[in-house]
Amino acid sequence: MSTRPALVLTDIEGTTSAIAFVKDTLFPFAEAELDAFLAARGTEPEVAAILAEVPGPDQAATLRGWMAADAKVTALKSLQGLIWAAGFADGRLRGHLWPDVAPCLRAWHASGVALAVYSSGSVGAQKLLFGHSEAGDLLPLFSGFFDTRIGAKREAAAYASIAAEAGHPPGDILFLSDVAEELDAAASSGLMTCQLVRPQDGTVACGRHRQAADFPGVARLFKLPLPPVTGTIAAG
Ligand SMILES: CSCCC(=O)C(=O)COP(=O)(O)O
Ligand SMILES: [Mg+2]
Repeated sequence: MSTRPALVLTDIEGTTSAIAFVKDTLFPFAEAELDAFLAARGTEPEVAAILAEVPGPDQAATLRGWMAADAKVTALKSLQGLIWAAGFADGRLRGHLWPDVAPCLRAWHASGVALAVYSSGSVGAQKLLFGHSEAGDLLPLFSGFFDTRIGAKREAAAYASIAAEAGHPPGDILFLSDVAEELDAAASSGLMTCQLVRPQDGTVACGRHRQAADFPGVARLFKLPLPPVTGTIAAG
């Protein structure tokens, strides 16, 4: 039987949000806006610092190559976050969340469980998605945001660093992800793990970790509260 975590650390793509939203909405948005963004803002210090990490005589081509390969390169992820910012600000983008996610996050936060995000998406992008989500502004629920600047998601050391920075023993942290290799790495550092196997995303259960089809399923496995039942009671 699992113990109740003090901190729930969640992945985004395939865990809180549809893989299709990231691949078919967010990534094409950044690709379409890339040239105009570089022309307009390429010399700004923040953007220039990111571009200094992008090799090649044709940096736009390098970035497009990384995009096509879905490479989890920190420079690309930082740039995508900056490009998405305009779309989230003017309403062209809104952060997708599976409908079961926000009610559980609210219930867990209300019960005193700390919440944090660990995604390949930049911290800036994570805040955009949860701040402009389909369920409203969820940023106040989270006490930590981590991206690949702390380490790659398939390396155990990243999870040890997150635990140290978050101030919780690894054994008190539950990591949620759809990707088996990320869960393997987290378990190697002593975190509790649960694979989100969402049929809508076509995720395949790896069999090496506890698994749930949604966040209420996670709650049942790890003694976390379930959200209050809403709806009307039919008159008798
Ligand atoms: C707004 S977060 C964008 C997600 C993203 O860029 C990505 O690569 C997804 O990675 P994850 O680690 O969340 O699976
Ligand atoms: Mg994922």
